[in-house]
Amino acid sequence: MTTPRVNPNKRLEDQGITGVSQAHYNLLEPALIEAALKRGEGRLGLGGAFLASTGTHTGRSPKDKFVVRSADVEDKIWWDNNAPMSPDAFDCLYADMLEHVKGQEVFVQDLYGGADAEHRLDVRVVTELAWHGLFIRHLLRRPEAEELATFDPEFTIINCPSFKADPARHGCRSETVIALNLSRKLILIANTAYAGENKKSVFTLLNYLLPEKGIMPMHCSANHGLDDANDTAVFFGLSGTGKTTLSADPARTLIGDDEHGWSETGIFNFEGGCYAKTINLDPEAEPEIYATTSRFGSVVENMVYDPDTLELDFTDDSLTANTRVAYPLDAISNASATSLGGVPKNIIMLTCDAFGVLPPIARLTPAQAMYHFLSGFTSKVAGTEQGVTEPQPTFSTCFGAPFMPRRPEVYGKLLQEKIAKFGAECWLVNTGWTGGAYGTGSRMPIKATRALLSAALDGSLKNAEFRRDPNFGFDVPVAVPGVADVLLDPRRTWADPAAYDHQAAKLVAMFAENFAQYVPFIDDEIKRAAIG
Ligand SMILES: Nc1ncnc2c1ncn2[C@@H]1O[C@H](COP(=O)(O)OP(=O)(O)O)[C@@H](O)[C@H]1O
Ligand SMILES: C=C(OP(=O)(O)O)C(=O)O
Ligand SMILES: [Mn+2]
Repeated sequence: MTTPRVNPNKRLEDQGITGVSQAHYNLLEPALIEAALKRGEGRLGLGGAFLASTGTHTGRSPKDKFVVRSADVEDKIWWDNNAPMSPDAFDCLYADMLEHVKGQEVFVQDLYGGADAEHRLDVRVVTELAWHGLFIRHLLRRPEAEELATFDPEFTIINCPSFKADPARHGCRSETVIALNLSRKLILIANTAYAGENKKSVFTLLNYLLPEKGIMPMHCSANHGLDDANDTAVFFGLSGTGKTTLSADPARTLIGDDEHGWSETGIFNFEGGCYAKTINLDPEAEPEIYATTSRFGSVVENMVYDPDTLELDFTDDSLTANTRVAYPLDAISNASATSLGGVPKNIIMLTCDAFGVLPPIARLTPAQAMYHFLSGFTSKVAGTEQGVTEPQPTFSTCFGAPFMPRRPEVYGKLLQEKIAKFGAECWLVNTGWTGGAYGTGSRMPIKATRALLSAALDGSLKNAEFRRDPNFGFDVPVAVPGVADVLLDPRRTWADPAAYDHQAAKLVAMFAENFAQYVPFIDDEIKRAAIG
């Protein structure tokens, strides 16, 4: 006899979700693909990848994300950054969504977030789309088959792209809604089929839950030295800064590309898969990510393809610049089997500076690292958020403000304590523009960024000669093997150095203006590291 693939006491009706025509519990990849094809959700691509398009929503909808303002979370949430929803409005939304799924087929995946068994969070993801079930099966982590019979989800996510919310009735902003109810342990997602909402809502949840356990949740990718899990590096960065690209380094073991926790013993991936951008993906520079786009079960999202040959067009951004592929970590040959790493030896803070002002790498003191972590300066790139069509400068605290339910100081203090205790080296890496701002200059060559990172991670960069940057106060190497010297000094890459100085002064003023909000919460050392 085979063991049941769902806990017989935790069927949907036990959770109050009744009347669906069929609930498919924990289908495996082939069955999810079969179902998705039968339902006309997309096409089977080359190599057995699933090709999906999401219609209007091809990126996250941060403005439509809400946290339910109930008494028990009132003091814990950073309300300036998280739009509140009343418990009554949420209850109404929940009731209406449950009514909506009556008579429908739904797909249920029981999964968890957190590779560290001690800190894992069991979640049930109920989706209207079979391919969303496939996506989240890749992105989260899978319990052993025999664990399913006793699986007891702590949180439940219900995702219905065909449900349209009503702002008047549901207290939201548009027909699209992502509502987190931390007291009822429910997340509701409606009127968007962008798959990234599923994974980023679990991330938001972990960002809420883990600080109380002394764990630092991080919007970062991570890798470690081949055969050396103690040589761990983490790469913080908002969307588009290079977390996924730069962590996939053939010379290192990949731990994960987006979300990790830092406990007393080391770091752990929250996820079990990756979600890579495919726009202009270069098969020579990124052979492994490229190969996943024609791999059985991969989810290819919003890529344009030839309807006859199914050949993918990597250059076509007509649906969105945010074209993606989702795959499990084991699709990458040098991925870690455990998704664990030691405490970080190097902390890289990635920024994509579209002003072309910041140097491609700078060494940060712990106080400067805190300053940049709280500031979170970068440019949003086209596509990952609805409505962003060209680089847009932003200060996204903790390099992930849209996913941070608590106040920045909470994460800042955790990181500060961990850096002080374990003594990581910190670096700021600009993967954005060089030779001028966006429009004039060009994006930093990936080769140069990789060479700089290799030098930082193998320790050789420590021996380089450094100059103190007059605008930002951090130390910048003067020469690094494999990188043209001129690149290391952005002022020299601009045709007009005076224009550089002008833009740098403007950026310094932006940093200072933004940082004022954190001054009441920080110690003197960080105040001294402040810019401007
Ligand atoms: N110097 C660079 N470093 C990293 N990525 C770069 C660089 N130049 C261009 N890119 C491009 O920028 C994008 C970075 O995206 P990605 O790695 O998915 O970031 P994230 O995972 O942080 O969202 C990729 O499309 C990559 O090809
Ligand atoms: C999935 C996302 O993450 P990233 O772009 O950081 O890879 C996203 O922001 O929608
Ligand atoms: Mn990524």
